[in-house]
Amino acid sequence: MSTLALGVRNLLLLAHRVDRRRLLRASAMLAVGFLSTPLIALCLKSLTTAAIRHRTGTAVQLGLATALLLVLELMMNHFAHLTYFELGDLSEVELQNELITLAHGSPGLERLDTPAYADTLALVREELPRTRASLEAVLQIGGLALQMGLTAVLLGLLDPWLLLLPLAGAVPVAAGNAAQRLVDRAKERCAPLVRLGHHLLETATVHASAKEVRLAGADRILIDRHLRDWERTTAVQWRAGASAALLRAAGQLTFAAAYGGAVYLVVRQALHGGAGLGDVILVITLAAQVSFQVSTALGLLTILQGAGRTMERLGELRATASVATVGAADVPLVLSRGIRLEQVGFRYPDSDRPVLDEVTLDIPAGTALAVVGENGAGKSTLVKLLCGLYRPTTGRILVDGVDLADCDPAAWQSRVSTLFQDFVRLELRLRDNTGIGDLSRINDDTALRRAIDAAEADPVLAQVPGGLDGLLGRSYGDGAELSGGQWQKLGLARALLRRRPLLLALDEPASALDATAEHALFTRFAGLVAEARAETGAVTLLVSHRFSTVRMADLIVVLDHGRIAESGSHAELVAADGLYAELYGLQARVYA
Ligand SMILES: Nc1ncnc2c1ncn2[C@@H]1O[C@H](COP(=O)(O)OP(=O)(O)OP(=O)(O)O)[C@@H](O)[C@H]1O
Repeated sequence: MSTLALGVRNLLLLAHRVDRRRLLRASAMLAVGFLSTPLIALCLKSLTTAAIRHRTGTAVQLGLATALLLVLELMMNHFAHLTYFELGDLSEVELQNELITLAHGSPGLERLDTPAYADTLALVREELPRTRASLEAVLQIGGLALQMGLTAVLLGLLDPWLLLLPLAGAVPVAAGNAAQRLVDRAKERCAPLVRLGHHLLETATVHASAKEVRLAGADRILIDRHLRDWERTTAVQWRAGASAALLRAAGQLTFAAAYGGAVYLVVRQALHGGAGLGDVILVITLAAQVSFQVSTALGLLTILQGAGRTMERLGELRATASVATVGAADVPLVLSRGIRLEQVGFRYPDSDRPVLDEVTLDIPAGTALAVVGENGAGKSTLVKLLCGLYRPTTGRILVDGVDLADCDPAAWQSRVSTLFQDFVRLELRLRDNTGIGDLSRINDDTALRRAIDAAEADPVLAQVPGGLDGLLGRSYGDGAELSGGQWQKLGLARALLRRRPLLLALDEPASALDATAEHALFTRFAGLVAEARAETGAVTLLVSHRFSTVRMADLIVVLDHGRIAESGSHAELVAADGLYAELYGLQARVYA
């Protein structure tokens, strides 16, 4: 199926699914409006003939009919617009929901890290706001097809040669399609640079990053880089645009020649007595309408070609989502043996550099594990693998002897509580921000308050006007602005809301906290570890650069370039006098 046909078909199916009645009503109104236009030409022909023959009564009736048709032509389009306006918005929301589902349609995050997938996703996201205009174009093109059909019949009845006029209209349409393909291909080639441009613009203008940019005086660098990238994308798109404009102009010139020929033909017939003045009026009016129809069709087809590309891209996203297979092994209710990593290796998609390499580690049930290592050593990646967000490239992760790859990732993830280093700042109600940690408890005020207390975030709750139902952040509304540490405490509350986790993973949970808050957090943390251990034999994993905290763990793992350099208790590692002892000694000396 061609791109264009795919766009039309999918948009119609979507609108039909969203609101069949509105679709039918809008289509009927548009059909009446569009068919009125060639009928006006027919009335004008008869009106001219009646006037020449001095048939006043008939001429008046035809004048009234022409006026009525003119009203229908103008009003029907207007009323149809009111009807399909909402239909377009509903269709857009439906596609947005599907896009969100697709982005989360695979068990892991690998697809989101694949550049080609990320590009397609970004393009569809950018194009979705055009759904309403695309649906409007589908309905208009349907009405236009009826109009062009009636115009062709009227012209053909007058002289079959005049049928060449609508046919000539197909030339600019074909040229327009080819031109649009050129533009689309250029756009796809530029997609990564355009995304970079948006990122640079956001970095320079968004409140969170603007202050660093200002202080560093980096705005000039960002502007230069932005300009350079835009110049490169503009050059590619300008070349494609110029070729497309030439193609379109060639098509339109062909039609202009056919238009001149049609008028010449009927005027010549009139001069030789083969046609009346009414016929000349009919052809001139219809030929002008054909010209308008063709240019309208060109505009609409351009929109539909774009909509077709969006549907193709959506199809690509759907295709990758459907290949994911989900394991059927049960996730244990409680941990009795623990978690074992066997020769685990990992590379991010489209990267040939291993981030983790031959990591073998036994984490007995109930262990408080700390992972330390230099920046980029692979600590956060290890957390993400343990959360089932990525599958190991080699080796396996066993939970009480069950391979995580054989389990449904969603089932495992429902037993995992995590605070990521780059935790989300959800600018909704405080209830939502914390409640997404365990959606079944989003309206359980007691559970929410308990998690907030456990994360030492009760002062934040007290500060937010409206409490649990108060809005956070200023990006979309007049919510409470929180400090970095306050956001982090709420992130921790989110992680602590989940009941009976088997894995509680905290990646740098105190990076934004002050010393008092950090101390309070880790005093609580020891209690949490004991609680989780007693309840489910859960493993608690802490990633931290602060050795004063790390030393409390039962088992400490030192990662170095994706490999385990050392592991053991604090006392064992200090006694071993290796990398851990060196890093610990460095920090201890600084504090001393
Ligand atoms: N989504 C990704 N795609 C490709 N490479 C990635 C991705 N995330 C991380 N990496 C790479 O993996 C390596 C390990 O990153 P990771 O975040 O696991 O390190 P880390 O030990 O947690 O570092 P830090 O202490 O700075 O938080 C880094 O070199 C990083 O560039």
